Amino acid sequence: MATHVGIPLFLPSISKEMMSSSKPMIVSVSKCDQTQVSSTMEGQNQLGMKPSEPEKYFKELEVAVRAVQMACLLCQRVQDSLVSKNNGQVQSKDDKSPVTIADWSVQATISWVLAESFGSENVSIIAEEDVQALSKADAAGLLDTVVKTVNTCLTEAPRFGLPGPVVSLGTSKVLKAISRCNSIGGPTGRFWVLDPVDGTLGFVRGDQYAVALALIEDGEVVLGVLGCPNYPLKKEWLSYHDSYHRIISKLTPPTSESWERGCVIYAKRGSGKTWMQPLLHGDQKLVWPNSARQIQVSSIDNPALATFCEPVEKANSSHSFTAGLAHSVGLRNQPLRVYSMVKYAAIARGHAEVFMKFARAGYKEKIWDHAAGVVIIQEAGGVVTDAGGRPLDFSKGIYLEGLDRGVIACAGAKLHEKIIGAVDASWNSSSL
Ligand SMILES: Nc1ncnc2c1ncn2[C@@H]1O[C@H](COP(=O)(O)OS(=O)(=O)O)[C@@H](OP(=O)(O)O)[C@H]1O
Ligand SMILES: [Mg+2]
Ligand SMILES: [Mg+2]
Ligand SMILES: [Mg+2]
Repeated sequence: MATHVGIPLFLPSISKEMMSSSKPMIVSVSKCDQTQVSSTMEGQNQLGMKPSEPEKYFKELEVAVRAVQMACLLCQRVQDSLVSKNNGQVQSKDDKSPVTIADWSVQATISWVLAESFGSENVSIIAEEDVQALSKADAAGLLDTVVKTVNTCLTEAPRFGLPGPVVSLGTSKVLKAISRCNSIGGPTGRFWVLDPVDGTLGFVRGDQYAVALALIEDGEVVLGVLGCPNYPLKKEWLSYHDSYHRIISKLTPPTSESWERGCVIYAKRGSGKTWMQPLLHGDQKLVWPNSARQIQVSSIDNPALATFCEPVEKANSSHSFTAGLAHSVGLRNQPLRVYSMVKYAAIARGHAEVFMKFARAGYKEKIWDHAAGVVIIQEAGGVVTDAGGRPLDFSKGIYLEGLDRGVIACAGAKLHEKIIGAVDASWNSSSL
């Protein structure tokens, strides 16, 4: 496993000129920096590409990683205030699922940063939230809080090497940034996919959640960035629920280093590498060089030693069906139930070996719940398919159309084959 400390990959700040260019950005580094790049990284940079190669998606990945880093900070502040002050800023959507000021604020912030960085005419985004609830007559207070949260976050843009607004964004700009994320996706062209807060239930419960951003081109996920602000220092802590916040503050010594909590994981399709960065803490500045290290899936292929993860909520995935599968393939460990795409992160980091999700019949999985996680696991050496063994299809709009029964992600092909076989053997007798 490689550890990259002090590798100059991204510019300390990106000029607007560079950002608005549609050509790949050629990064110039100092002579000293170049020496470091080649000696420390064996001729490859942090994106898994040779420094001299024209790096496709380099600029997109740089902006995406910075934006997700910044969004994680926004989320941490809102979660702290939700959990400690219990100030009731949780709304319920039509499908009864929760939504908070963090969901809208992250969507507005990332949408604004992408538009500012690449030019709004060049940016298509599919994202989970819309402005319906915020536009209601009785939602003025809520909208006001979202606008304030977005502006507080964007004030810190320079810290993350991102462009910030010259003057604070007004209400209409914030609403516009949210509502412009209305791309319909499809098989051709390029669009971003954003789940501003994945695992909102975990978020409001003070537990795990993720900020997930992916880039899709011609139906394929080409970049994935996953911010996991509560990813714990020790993998065992992933299984703590019930006031995770309280527990982590007791367990984490105040002197811990920056890897103590939270990470941003990212990968570029075809690079064969997945990377993890620490989150910024305190007043730290995201200045490259920064420390990022390569992560890989676990090498465990014996089901008896493997751990499988699945959604916390029974309503989101059948716990009884996965318990039967686990039994039949010989998975002996207790399931690791974790909110959000942190499950994908756990597989990519080698902290669990299997992820299974079998939603109730009729539920259609949305692309934003999977896109970033899929490429991150694949590039870390893992396998992700539907239960029929086919790749997830991101080319059919906002849903994973044609998904066969469920999603199965594994650290390796051997475990994957066993689970696919077990699904076939037990599906007909299941009530799904
Ligand atoms: N009924 C049902 N069935 C299946 N999936 C559903 C269902 N309802 C919601 N969702 C989507 O699940 C996302 C959260 O998935 P998780 O794996 O984190 O589930 S859980 O919260 O741990 O139970 C969650 O993402 P967020 O809305 O971003 O939190 C939803 O998109
Ligand atoms: Mg989600
Ligand atoms: Mg969400
Ligand atoms: Mg939601």
